[in-house]
Amino acid sequence: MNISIISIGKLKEKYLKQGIDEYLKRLSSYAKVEIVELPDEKAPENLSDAEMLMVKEKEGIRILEKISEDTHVIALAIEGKMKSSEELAKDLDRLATYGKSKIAFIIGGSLGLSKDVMNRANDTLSFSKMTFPHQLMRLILLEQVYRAFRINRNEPYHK
Ligand SMILES: C[S@@+](CC[C@H](N)C(=O)[O-])C[C@H]1O[C@@H](n2cnc3c(N)ncnc32)[C@H](O)[C@@H]1O
Repeated sequence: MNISIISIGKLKEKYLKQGIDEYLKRLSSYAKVEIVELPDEKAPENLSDAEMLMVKEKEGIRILEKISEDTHVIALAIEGKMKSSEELAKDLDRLATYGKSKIAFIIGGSLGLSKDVMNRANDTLSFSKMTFPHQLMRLILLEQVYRAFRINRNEPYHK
């Protein structure tokens, strides 16, 4: 399985980078996982609604350019679907069974994801009603993808 984590904005925090590298290493036994980091648009506090929309649209174009037609897209969004770890594991297992070998998880920038990206998504995923910074979201997502593979292989993992 080829998994892309497409993310707007740079990963700056060293402690998160270390955690992400650790999960990428652990995941390498189960899947080919790549991080696609895309530049964000400047989004100062005082943007109008139209300007905010423009920021999301510009970032959205960058995201969509990185997704091939045969990719199953899962958009991370606060208002997306909440799932248990076992449900996410089942989703990944089902996708593999149906020959969907390319999966992209999308993490938005500070203003979230554009309508076009949400429309392209085959599924959505919410990690709660709380807002997480995009850098931390990467680490949490990788841990859950790793957990999903462990669950699917009946391998032990921390409950
Ligand atoms: C700082 S958040 C953006 C917050 C923005 N105000 C919004 O409502 O989307 C950056 C990105 O992290 C991801 N994210 C943050 N919290 C999340 C959550 N609880 N569930 C799923 N994704 C989340 C989303 O992809 C979001 O676009």
